Amino acid sequence: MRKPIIAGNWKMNKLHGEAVAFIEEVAGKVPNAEDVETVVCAPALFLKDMNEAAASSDVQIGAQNMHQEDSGAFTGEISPAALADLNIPYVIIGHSERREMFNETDETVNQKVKAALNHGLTPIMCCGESLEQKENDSTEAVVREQIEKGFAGLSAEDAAKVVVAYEPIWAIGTGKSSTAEDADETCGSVRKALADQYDQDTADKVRIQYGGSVKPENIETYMAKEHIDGALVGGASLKPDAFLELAEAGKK
Ligand SMILES: O=C(CO)COP(=O)(O)O
Repeated sequence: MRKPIIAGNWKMNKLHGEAVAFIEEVAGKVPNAEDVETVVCAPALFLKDMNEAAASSDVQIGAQNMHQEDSGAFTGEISPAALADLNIPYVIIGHSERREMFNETDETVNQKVKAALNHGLTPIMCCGESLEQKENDSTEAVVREQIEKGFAGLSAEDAAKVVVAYEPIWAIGTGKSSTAEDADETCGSVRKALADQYDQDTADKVRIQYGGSVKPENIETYMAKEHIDGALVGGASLKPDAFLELAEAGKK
């Protein structure tokens, strides 16, 4: 049985005080981590204080990106070692906004996934097709290639630790969510790609989230699906009440 995981991706929103106050507000209210994992992925500047506010509660903290190297001349970047040093458990890797706006490729995503695992961080590796690719009926091929390249060189043991977030680009921040049926079909394709790359047992261990205009009103339709183990939520994760509703609905 895969444990559901609901993660908020705040993107470039909130100020430090708001971020810490959010965690203080939800810390005692999120569901038991035995039933569903809840994660808030926030701007790097806030992570240390948010992690302290989350200590001994069931909410966990994640970064939204990191560099693949441990240290070096990479102005403005944050290392996996620095995140691990702060005991940050999760990191989003290869979000479509980073692929589109910050030149991330399947190769850098692969290096970052490996670096995260080497430092004991759990990567939430994003994949998903553009509107044009969807209209060309190439969703499955696009996602398969992202998975194959993103997981290249990972052992089965490491692969099983990765969380995959399937986020169709056309559904992000647009209010146009994928139907639960389509999302499940593509999450099933992700699992099939992993079964082909590894084996069914490994593929069955990987948790796959759907992301793209998920909100309290529609999350249950996704969670009811076979291959969907959680959600990666942008806009609707910014308010404590909505986040708590999403977390509750995450219990399968
Ligand atoms: O990009 C997303 C999460 O990573 C999805 O964002 P929205 O939930 O705002 O569509």
